[in-house]
Amino acid sequence: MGWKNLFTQEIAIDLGTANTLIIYNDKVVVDEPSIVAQDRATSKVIAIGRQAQKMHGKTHENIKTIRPLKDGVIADFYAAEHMIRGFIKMIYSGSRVFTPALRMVICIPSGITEVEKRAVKDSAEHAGAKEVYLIHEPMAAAIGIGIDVEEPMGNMIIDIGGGTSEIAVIALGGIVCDKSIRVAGDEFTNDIEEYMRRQHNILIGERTAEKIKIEVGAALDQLDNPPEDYAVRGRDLMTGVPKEIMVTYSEIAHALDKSIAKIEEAILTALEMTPPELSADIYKTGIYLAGGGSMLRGLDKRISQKTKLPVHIADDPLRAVARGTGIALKNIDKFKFLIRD
Ligand SMILES: Nc1ncnc2c1ncn2[C@@H]1O[C@H](COP(=O)(O)OP(=O)(O)OP(=O)(O)O)[C@@H](O)[C@H]1O
Repeated sequence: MGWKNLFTQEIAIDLGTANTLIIYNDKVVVDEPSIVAQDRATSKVIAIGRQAQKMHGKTHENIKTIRPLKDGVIADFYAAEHMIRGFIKMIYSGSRVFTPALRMVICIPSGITEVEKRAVKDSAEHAGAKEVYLIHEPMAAAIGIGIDVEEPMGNMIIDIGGGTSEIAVIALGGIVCDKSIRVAGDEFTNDIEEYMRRQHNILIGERTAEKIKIEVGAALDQLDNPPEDYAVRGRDLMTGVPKEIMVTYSEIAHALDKSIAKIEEAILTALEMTPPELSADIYKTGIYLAGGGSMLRGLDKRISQKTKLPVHIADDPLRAVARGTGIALKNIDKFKFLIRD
């Protein structure tokens, strides 16, 4: 290990609305939900990540759980800073006497404003970063998928995360056109909560709704490999008593239909904005999907039916952006599209 490595360490952060991943020495060393538990009276952060998630929806009046990011951007600066600091500490887990200077690459949604960008940089700097580079999420996803982003070839990437769906056409190391909408996995979860309340008179929490989405969520009401019906437990709105009901994937497909239609609409808009030479490339290569939301059953097929284009889901879609951010970290000098200031 050289002196440079001893005093400066490089990490890549996929700071997401739902999950935060940190890559250090080419490995994912942190993969935790982006959530913080705070003492209401003292504002002290008492838990972060998985530990805080266990408390989510089950807290008493002295504790609150916060998701510091909303729609892909920092909504609570104090909580975000503590969360980043805590996750960075997990890398060293007490094995170091001093904290090294940190060089970080962090990904950001492509539709982010200057103020929102500043908030990410400031949080990282307060958490110990000396040098911060930002990369747009679809670019990171493309790199993580294994696409040569610097080639004179158009590729369409759709990153469906927790807070945002980012649709981008990438060529020659840049984003040629993009469309970012604040409809993604979290909105699907809300739709399910709302549907269960309206349709079945049952009140469920966010964690249960997310579980339903993962176990029986679907984008189409007819699937080739349908999941089994799922038992949902919650509170009966009429009687106030806990109850259990069975839900089918077709019902969930119905509940998610409107949100998925919004994503489809955004994809069509992005395709319309694409310059013709790049359209020709995309016709050949198809569309690449990444992000946890892309794991919804049948979503690739539904997008393919709508666009008449082949759709490919990234390997390990939840980690594609982090992988790409990690590769960007190793190419800081080469990748001109990283944002420095
Ligand atoms: N098997 C699955 N089926 C459907 N959705 C899933 C599945 N697994 C995870 N998700 C959803 O994926 C979303 C998280 O994805 P991801 O980690 O890519 O987002 P993020 O990077 O945190 O968010 P953003 O990019 O918007 O900031 C959550 O809404 C989660 O519920």
